[in-house]
Amino acid sequence: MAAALSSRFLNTVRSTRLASVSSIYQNGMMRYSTTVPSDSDTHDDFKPTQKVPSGSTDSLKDLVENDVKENPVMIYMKGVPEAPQCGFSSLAVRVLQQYNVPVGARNILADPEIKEAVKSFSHWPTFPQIFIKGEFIGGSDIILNMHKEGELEEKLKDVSANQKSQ
Ligand SMILES: N[C@@H](CCC(=O)N[C@@H](CS)C(=O)NCC(=O)O)C(=O)O
Ligand code: FES
Repeated sequence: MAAALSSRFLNTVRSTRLASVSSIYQNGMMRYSTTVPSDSDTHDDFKPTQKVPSGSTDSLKDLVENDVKENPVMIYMKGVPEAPQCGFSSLAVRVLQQYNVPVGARNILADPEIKEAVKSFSHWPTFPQIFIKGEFIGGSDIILNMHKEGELEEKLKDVSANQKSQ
């Protein structure tokens, strides 16, 4: 089931290195940029999100399980990394931008069924939701706090900059 799901659905996951650390620090400010022109791995991922077909609760749970297994960093958010549709999602993306790691993302506004599946998977009621190496981390408050405390750097240190998210 998981294998079938991955071929059927995973093209809806966007994966991108959100921005290079150097460009952020050179400019002395957080910059939102998802353009990675030289990265052929991510090129196709910027296609418009496809509608996830209706599925049973079980198959959508498998989908989420597969997402978080395949993507070392996975965010379920409102909007997409290059155009968040909520300040909380935007904040979480900007935090993740500080690390040169690939990030898989799904726009839960585009897929209400996925939204419900994610909530029941994590037992967390709000978005964004971030998973690292399969572990549910939390939302924007938690990720920002972990960033400030140095915990995020620790968690992400073995996530290679060149690792593919899918
Ligand atoms: N303090 C929260 C902020 C997230 C939040 O409150 N999200 C709300 C507004 S975007 C939400 O997802 N509500 C449920 C919904 O919109 O379905 C966090 O740390 O992530
Ligand atoms: S959509 Fe209104 S606070 Fe997130």
